Amino acid sequence: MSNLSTNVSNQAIVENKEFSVLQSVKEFFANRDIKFYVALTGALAISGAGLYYYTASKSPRPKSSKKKKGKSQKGTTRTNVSSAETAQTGTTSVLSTYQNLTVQSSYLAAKGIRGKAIEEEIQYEILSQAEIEAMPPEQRAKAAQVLKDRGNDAYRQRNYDKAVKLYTQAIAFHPNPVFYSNRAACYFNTEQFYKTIEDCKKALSLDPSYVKALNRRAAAYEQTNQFQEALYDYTASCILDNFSNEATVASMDRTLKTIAEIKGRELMQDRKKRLPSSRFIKAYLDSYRNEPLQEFFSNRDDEIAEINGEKDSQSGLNSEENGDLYYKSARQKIQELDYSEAFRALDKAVELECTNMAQAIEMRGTFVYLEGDTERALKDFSKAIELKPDFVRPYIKRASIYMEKGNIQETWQEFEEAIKINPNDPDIYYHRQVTFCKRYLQCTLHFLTGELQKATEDYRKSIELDSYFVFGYIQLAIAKYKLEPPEAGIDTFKEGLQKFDKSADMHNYYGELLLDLQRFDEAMEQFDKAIELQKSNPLPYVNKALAAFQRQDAAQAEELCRKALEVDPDSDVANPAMSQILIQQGKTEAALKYIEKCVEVARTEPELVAHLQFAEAARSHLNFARNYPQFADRLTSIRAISSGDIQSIKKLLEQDENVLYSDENGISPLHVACAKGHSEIVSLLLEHGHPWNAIDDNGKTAAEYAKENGYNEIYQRLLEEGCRVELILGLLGRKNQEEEKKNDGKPSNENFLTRPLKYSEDGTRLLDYENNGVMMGWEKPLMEKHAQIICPRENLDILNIGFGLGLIDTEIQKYKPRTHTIIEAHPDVYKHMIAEGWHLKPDVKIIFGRWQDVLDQLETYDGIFFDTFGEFYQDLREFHEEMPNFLKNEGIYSFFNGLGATNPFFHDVYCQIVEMHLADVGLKTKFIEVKIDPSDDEIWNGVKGRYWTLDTYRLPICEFMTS
Ligand SMILES: C[S@@+](CC[C@H](N)C(=O)[O-])C[C@H]1O[C@@H](n2cnc3c(N)ncnc32)[C@H](O)[C@@H]1O
Repeated sequence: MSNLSTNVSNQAIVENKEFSVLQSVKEFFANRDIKFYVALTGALAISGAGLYYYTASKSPRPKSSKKKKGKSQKGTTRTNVSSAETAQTGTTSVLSTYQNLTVQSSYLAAKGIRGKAIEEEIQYEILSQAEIEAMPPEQRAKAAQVLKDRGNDAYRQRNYDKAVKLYTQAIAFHPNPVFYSNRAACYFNTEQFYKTIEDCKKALSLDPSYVKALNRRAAAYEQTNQFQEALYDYTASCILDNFSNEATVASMDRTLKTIAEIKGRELMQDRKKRLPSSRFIKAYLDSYRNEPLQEFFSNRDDEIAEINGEKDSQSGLNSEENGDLYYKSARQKIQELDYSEAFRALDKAVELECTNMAQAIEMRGTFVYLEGDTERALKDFSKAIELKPDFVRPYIKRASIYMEKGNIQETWQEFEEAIKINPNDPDIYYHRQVTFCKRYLQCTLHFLTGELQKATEDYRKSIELDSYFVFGYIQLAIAKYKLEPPEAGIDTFKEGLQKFDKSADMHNYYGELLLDLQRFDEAMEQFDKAIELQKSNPLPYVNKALAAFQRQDAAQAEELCRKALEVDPDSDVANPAMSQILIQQGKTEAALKYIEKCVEVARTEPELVAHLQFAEAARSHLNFARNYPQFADRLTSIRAISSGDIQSIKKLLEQDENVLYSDENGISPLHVACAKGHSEIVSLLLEHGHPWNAIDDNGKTAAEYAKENGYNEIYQRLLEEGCRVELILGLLGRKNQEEEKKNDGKPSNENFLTRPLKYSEDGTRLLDYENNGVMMGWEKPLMEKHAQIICPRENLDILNIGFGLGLIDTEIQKYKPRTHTIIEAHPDVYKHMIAEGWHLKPDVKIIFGRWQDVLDQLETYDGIFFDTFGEFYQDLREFHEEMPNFLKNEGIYSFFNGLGATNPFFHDVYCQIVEMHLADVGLKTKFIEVKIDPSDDEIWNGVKGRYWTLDTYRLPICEFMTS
């Protein structure tokens, strides 16, 4: 729940968080998910695609320090001391000790006792500093490693003193961040926090991105109440570790809250209470029906002027009259939106007493409440009720305060009381539902399920009782939009607009609904109308800004926020929006200025704490960027790609081509750019050699993300790139293959052809020696289609290459061919054909052998089908170069199109490539799409790997271009 709205619960629309775009800005601040905060300030990009965050995985990540250190020394072989080294030391004892060690380990080694066993025997602990220094570096490192391992053993046995000694000795041999960090762990466990910090500092001076040391130091800082330092360390650790350690993320969250709470408390103590922005107050006051100004007085403008001119002068007026005048002046100031003055006048009116004491106190209580002092406000509302028990409004206001306190029972009672007094007061129904709606939004759905439904009823009632209450319509429209199909909300807005065409609020919130539906142009129209009607309202500007930002126009978004801030510099919506927009562009420093403004204008402690948390998160990011510039670059790149900031990416690429990395989920910058539709960035990345065909851990290509999100141009661009690269590689591959052939002349599927095959008993499967599916029954409908294509009529000459299960051949037979030639290379398949009597069929001619070797036995055909197994695209291409010699002028050729069939994009690329290659030999290709669904696990049971994962088969039909 947004803290901002919790504290001004009655403000109708701003409350309606789920709906409001603005609310999303507020939620952004109120959101306690600090991981999100910090990631956002650092690197995270908000996107709908679910791909946001990638940091270095291509290069050694900081984590690897863990693996690198210590263990790498284990394999070091023993080096004999050179005579030069011994001579330099000049101390015999060193030499002798060291020689002893050497002899000792050589002896053990000679006995076949290696590794740890040897190392454990050696008494490194007994060496003096001078002796240590005399040792050759590798030997020292090895000794250090042994000592560290012993230290680890002691640590595991919780013998921390012994462990500290061993780590200290290890450090003496060879300082290493792990040793310091391990010793720090011992100090931490014995509550020597300052020593822990010192050791971690040493560890980090040797390896600044050593996550364990950062965490340890952070924990020690926390223990010694150095929260700011702890936060910086936890933040760095989280970013370096890609937020993978939940415990650290939780620690960062906790520290951030602690700091914000401490600071918030301090600030609140010194802070003078202040009213929210005038816009905010107006929205709040407007959510109650206006009372006529001249409730009790005739117009006495001259006297009011006097009071306004000489504010503290009491002379010449009796106290009651003065009180009345102040009260009236307050009403006027409210009309003029001069709320501070109105508040002051109300205070005076209450102090001097006036005829309308109940109203004056109630109104003063309202300002007290708006300042954030709910306890004092409650007192004023209660006093107003005491003075005028049939006064409905203070009941409603008291109810909303009770709701803020979570006291549902009392809240409900207050509304009930109000209804008893005046069942026809529309304010009651309206605010009751705003209040309970809020509660509903605060709670999990099952708690107050149905409240929203009740809300619509109350809004309706509120409108019935006062059909000129604009917020009633707005809220009703919103409730309908949430509960019913979107059109219901739209219709209510349209209906409301007929009545309230001049209401800026109506246009603004209707615009928000349209924006929520992504109907940008219509939304913009409504926002413009709202601005035209009420230039002093920052909300439509901010809405326009958010819409512009959604459409990647950050500059316009910033400009619009600036306008909103001109209108209301303290705006509790424009300031957060501006900071969010800046942060998402990586302008954290600039954003901080606006976050600080939010801190400055926050009126209540929870609100303040929420802003402070965000400010602290931003600061800790800036701190990280300063301390880890190399990582900061990467973070910038993430943000830049996500937000489409091409200039920053260009700059980064100029500095370092390898600055853009895939994350640990395999999501590459290209994936992100495609998902977000940044076509220029896609081109830039491709130009810089980013692989077009990278797949993430879900097996998805960047192009698929582009397609899913409707960026068809980008998809085409990648398709072209894929074809271009594959054609080049194809040429290169071909050359290599030719070279290879010259050398050994072996077929590409030699393994397959020389090893046994298995036919399933029911004849629906043919598997190779590794259980790869050579041919499977689910392909039958496809083979039927292929047969139909290559046999347009009876009595034709047909050629099929690759018998497999004989599915297509069985089908071809049905078209009564004049001749039916089958080439088959595998002996097992050939045997199977004979066993099945294919050689006895009068029109059938079997040619046993590889197609490559039997071309001279072929004639010309009306229909040709090609479907072999275990060959490469180069083989298919070679066949395509030969095939036109055997296809009659009017003939039709087709082939099994399993090219790239494990990924839709690769499939597309290969379909294009094959089409081009066929065109090279004078054939035009048409693909017809056939729906297939071999997704049933049963189909693939016992088969190694699914060779088909697509839902559509693109069946190729090739004919001579001239035909
Ligand atoms: C996928 S199956 C064909 C399935 C067939 N279309 C059907 O309807 O059952 C591939 C067949 O091609 C054969 N084959 C593989 N390489 C060959 C080659 N170079 N020449 C001829 N046949 C080959 C295999 O032995 C296998 O029988």
